[in-house]
Amino acid sequence: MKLATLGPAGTFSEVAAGLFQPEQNHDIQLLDNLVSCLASVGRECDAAVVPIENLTEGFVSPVVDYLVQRPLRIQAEIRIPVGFQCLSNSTKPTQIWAQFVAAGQCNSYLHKLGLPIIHTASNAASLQALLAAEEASAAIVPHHISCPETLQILSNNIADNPRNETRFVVLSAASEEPEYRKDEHWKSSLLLIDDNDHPGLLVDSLQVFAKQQINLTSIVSRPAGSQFGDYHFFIDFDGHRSEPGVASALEELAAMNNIHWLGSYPAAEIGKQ
Ligand SMILES: O=C(O)C(=O)C[C@]1(C(=O)O)C=C[C@@H](O)C=C1
Repeated sequence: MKLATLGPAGTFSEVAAGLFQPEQNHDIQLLDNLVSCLASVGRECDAAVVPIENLTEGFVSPVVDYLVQRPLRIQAEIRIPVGFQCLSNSTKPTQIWAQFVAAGQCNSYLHKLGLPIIHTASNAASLQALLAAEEASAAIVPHHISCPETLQILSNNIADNPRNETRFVVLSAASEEPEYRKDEHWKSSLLLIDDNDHPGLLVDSLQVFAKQQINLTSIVSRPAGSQFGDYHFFIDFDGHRSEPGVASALEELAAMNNIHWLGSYPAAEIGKQ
């Protein structure tokens, strides 16, 4: 299978992609940005492995927003620990490269450093920019990358949260879902599309889950972009769609709202698929 993920080599996304069905030796394609990874699904690639949520920074908005436009199917989730170091080509850098999500996970370090931040599309791109730099510069780089000889480590363990972790999803265009095994812990995800705003839209929908004793694991709103006050909701919950409580909840929800079904998949443990 051809798996698209965020490159260049060295990203956390590449680490996560390597943990998906490692015995099957998938062909991992490293692309320049998250939207290219998502857009390649069902075209040049069979699936994409993309970050969806970070323990401290929350949801990765370009991924959630893409799913509103094109509801791909979640086949699996992968959780990995995420740590950072600051590398530099000088003891007195004047600027720092940081990936846009990573910067939000190293806020207090960046604040103390007080340097102008140049955002990049990936952590490996930050390192590449530093390696090519002529001016005194620094970059936030994943902890698993060894410091190249021409650089020095300015600081280690710079993430705000020492237990920092990111959750990735494997997305495909296929409608099949992983085979249901009763004794596993399953999760499911859907998008509630706000195209019929009315009082009680959210509370009525949440009550459907409560009535069936379904535990929600996350709920995040994204602006619909039409007018202030219109939001889509990305909802994760425990359970598989073939379980009777989940099946009735989905039926009831679909009768009330426009739902994009995103799939049922085994809940991940950290560092394993
Ligand atoms: O740049 C990388 O290394 C990535 O894989 C992307 C990404 C993300 O966008 O969330 C993945 C994990 C970390 O949360 C920081 C960056």
